[in-house]
Amino acid sequence: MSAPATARPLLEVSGLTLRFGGMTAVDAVDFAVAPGELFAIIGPNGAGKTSIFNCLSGVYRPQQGSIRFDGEDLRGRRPDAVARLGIARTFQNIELFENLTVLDNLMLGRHQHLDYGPLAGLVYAGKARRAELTNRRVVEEIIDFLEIESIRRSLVGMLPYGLKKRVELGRALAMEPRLLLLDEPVAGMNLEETEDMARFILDIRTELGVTMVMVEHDMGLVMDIADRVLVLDFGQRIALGEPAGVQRDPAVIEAYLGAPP
Ligand SMILES: Nc1ncnc2c1ncn2[C@@H]1O[C@H](COP(=O)(O)OP(=O)(O)OP(=O)(O)O)[C@@H](O)[C@H]1O
Repeated sequence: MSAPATARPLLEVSGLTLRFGGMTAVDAVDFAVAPGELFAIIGPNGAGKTSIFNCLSGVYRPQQGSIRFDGEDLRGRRPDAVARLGIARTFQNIELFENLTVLDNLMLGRHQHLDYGPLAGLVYAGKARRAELTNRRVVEEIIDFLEIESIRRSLVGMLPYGLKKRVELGRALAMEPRLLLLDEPVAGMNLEETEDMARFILDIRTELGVTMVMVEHDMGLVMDIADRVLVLDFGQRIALGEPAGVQRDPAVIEAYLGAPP
């Protein structure tokens, strides 16, 4: 189900350009994501997908263009400031604390919500305690939602890959984001793990109402679950639309299969 076209976009990217020396990784790219939408970015290797994610999350500073999130300009904001605005992300290579439990990793995901420092926490013990209880409640809801009760006390380093990816998703959800950036959420997963992850992504949208932008190479997954797809090639937008139309687009076919002989 597509989000209504009339809704004001939650994310608006226009003329986004990122260069590394003389190489243009992202070339004047425009797109907008509506509230509640599940938006995918695809393209061959080196097309600029991760570079766009890094611009959105404040890791890279684009030379040109604008990124607006709920009307706020994201340019020049550092990753922690972007996160505080309500944008969470998962990574291609899982970034969790392997020597901590699942529960502790999720609690660390709540740190964006702490509104007191460690010293203030001593002085305002009541406030700190209330915040801790809220954090705990949110984390318990996420554990329940992602069906990971049985591993809550397990060390992340001991978990199979598919479950680690699920815990990483949980860590991002612990921030209660308004926008979730998923960087290759099913990379390296087997079929069963991919199906589980697809179900959780769809549930995040319908049950939690979180808007998502997903970079993914698994074309079957993208075509199955995305509302709209942006296709990049050599940093440029070559198509944007609903999965069925994008799949038939000659420019997209050519980008993936190479120019016809
Ligand atoms: N830090 C960097 N320094 C120099 N060039 C970079 C840097 N990061 C990315 N690039 C280049 O920018 C282009 C786009 O890379 P990017 O990683 O965004 O592509 P991608 O679509 O995510 O690729 P993949 O599917 O392989 O992850 C590539 O040519 C890449 O080599």
